[in-house]
Amino acid sequence: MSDIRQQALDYHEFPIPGKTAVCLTKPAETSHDLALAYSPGVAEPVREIAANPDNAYRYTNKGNTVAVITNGTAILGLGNLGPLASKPVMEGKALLFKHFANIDSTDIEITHNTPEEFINTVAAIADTFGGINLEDIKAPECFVIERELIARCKVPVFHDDQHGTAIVTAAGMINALEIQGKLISDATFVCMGAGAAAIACMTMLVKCGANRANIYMLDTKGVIHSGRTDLNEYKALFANDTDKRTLLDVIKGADVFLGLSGPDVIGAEEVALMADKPVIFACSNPDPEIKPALAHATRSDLIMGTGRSDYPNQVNNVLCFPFIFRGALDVRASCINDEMKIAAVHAIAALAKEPVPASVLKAYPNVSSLSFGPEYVLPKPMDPRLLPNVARAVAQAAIDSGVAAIPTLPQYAD
Ligand SMILES: O=C([O-])CC(=O)C(=O)O
Ligand SMILES: [Mg+2]
Repeated sequence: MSDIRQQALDYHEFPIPGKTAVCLTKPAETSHDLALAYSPGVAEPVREIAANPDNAYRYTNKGNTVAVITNGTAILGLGNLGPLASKPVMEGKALLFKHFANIDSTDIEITHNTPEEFINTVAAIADTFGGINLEDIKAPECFVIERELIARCKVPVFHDDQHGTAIVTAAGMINALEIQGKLISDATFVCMGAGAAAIACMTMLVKCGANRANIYMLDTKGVIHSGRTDLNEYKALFANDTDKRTLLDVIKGADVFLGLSGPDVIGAEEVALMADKPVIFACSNPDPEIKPALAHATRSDLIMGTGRSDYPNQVNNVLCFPFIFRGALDVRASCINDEMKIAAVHAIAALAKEPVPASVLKAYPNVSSLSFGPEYVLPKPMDPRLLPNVARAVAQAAIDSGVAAIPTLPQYAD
């Protein structure tokens, strides 16, 4: 572990600090180049955009640029460590946008006092970008922040920790339950955590067929039930009409444990109590709710996923956010709606059932084969087919649902 610590610090420090930089897409060698890039030539696109704002997509980098914006109040599973400390994560998201979907991305860390201040700041700069990816903003403020920004911004606004996580979780869950021979409509879910990702995941699973009465969500005070008077409006959506109160009460016979909380919150005792053929997605980053080795040592009939890249079944929003934005930008969608999100769920889930190309296997030297099954319920982030498959499905859904300004599907190289 200390080895990875030093490697990670060195990776970030050398050869130059940080993970991203700006590169130029036009020549700037001669005085003529400068006359075009800057004064006087630059005045021409200025006039064009002033006359018609859509020309910003034609003459600037707007259409391929996504801002990754945070206040650092819920950094991974590490907590509220402030805007500046979140910068490595936001640069990391920018790296992933660029590497996986060729989207140029800028990280923006905002210091603010009230949610209104944050909303006003983002709304004031939103026109600069083709899309806004909100990241690592704690609940419940993230809900009102996203809602207000969707209403005020002309470009898609997407809170990755809610919807990116929910889309990938739903895709993996649909596949894992299928492998375990269970119907999503019959499955009993225990969701540990009641923050942004938890509420979004369970909302998405309900849209994909889960039965709300079979969902037990827990916060730091235990089971969220209809007798509680301390629930915000978002948690209240998942108040179960039950007399079960504790994790032990609800884990008994549960088909699914979904962890979106913090490290090591369940142990062998809880895992042993789950139904036959359970599914455990322990998604707290970087340290899961239960270590895979412990879960597997406890029973052999489970399917296990985590948020990490160093175990099988990585349930991580990286499988979604680069590609959902690629599809949204390509047809200049005005928002990322439910139709687009559900199209992404099914495109990601379907890809896990396809034979895996050799190029993907090469990126994972420790695995000899990958095929649909308990150790492979989701495609790998390195899978080059994610880009065409997910972006195409999302772009098509945007067109079909009437939110695309460009009504034709781009050519995606398979
Ligand atoms: O960055 C990751 O690995 C996933 C994520 O968004 C988070 O945990 O907040
Ligand atoms: Mg995040």
